[in-house]
Amino acid sequence: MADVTVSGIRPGRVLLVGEAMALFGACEEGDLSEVRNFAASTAGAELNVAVGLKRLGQEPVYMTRLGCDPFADRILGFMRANGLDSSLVVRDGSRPTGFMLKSRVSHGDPTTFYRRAGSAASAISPADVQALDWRGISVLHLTGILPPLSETALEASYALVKAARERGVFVSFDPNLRPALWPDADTMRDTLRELAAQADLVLPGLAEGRELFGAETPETVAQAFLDNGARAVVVKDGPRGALAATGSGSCYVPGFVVDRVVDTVGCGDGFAAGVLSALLEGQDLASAAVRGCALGAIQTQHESDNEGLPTPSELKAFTVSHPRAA
Ligand SMILES: O=C(O)C(=O)C[C@H](O)[C@H](O)CO
Repeated sequence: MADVTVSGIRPGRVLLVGEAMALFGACEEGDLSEVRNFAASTAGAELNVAVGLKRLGQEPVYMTRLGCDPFADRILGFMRANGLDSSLVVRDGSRPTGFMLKSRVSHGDPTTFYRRAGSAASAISPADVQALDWRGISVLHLTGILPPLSETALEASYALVKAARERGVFVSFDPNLRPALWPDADTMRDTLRELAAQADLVLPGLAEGRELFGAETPETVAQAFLDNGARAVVVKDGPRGALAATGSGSCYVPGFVVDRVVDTVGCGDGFAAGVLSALLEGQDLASAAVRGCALGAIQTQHESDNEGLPTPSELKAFTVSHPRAA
């Protein structure tokens, strides 16, 4: 097997900063404007990754800003229920907590609608980064959702990467494209390419590679991110699997076969939690990619963005009972 070892990741805690939202998932299929019943839960890419890490035995550090409203109380209750420390959650009574709607579909990706402009999380700023205590943190996991939330959130994203690199903290980056949050496609592409260039590890999907670099295959997407400056890349290739690549080689790992996909939202976050937890346990990048595929596949079996994320025994039960893609 090609050498796909990633160096520079020390044991320690993963820092995540981002927006948590109330999520209303449609209970029946149909246009969001016509659905009558919604089930409430909690969303947010960085929070999803934090939950995934926690369930697998890691101690993530999660920072966000919430309003003083029932959505915020729901999110805090969810964090408590999942054993996540909320001491870095700042309450801001002058701004609302964001929320989103998600449609129910029997195939393809659900439609999402966001109400998050001017939210408490959009006020995340470099001052929040300055206030962070980096002791014990060995990984920063950043997504492409924080930067477009506001000017201050964009500055905070750059400040996070800078602070991490100055401290020798491993930087993991998931492009997580949210075109609706950006002023235009060029700004989105330029900013995300710049942030990805500073990452030790990038976790793009195939479509994100196409959007950011015009690359079409897992191999060309991985090469584009490596040429752009990343030290390692794991390209998510949907149910087929993932390609783990560094400057010294690459390895394609097949995904897990599931009977029926229920909901694709949150799979990428599960994937990130799988990869990072495995790397923190000392596994190589290819084995970490296999765990990423497993968590991604498990997430497709659940409507919630994070409730299906497995404990170690649930993960083991899944991997031994599901065949791998050909
Ligand atoms: O944070 C967002 O933009 C969301 O869409 C919330 C979701 O839980 C998350 O992103 C899924 O990856």
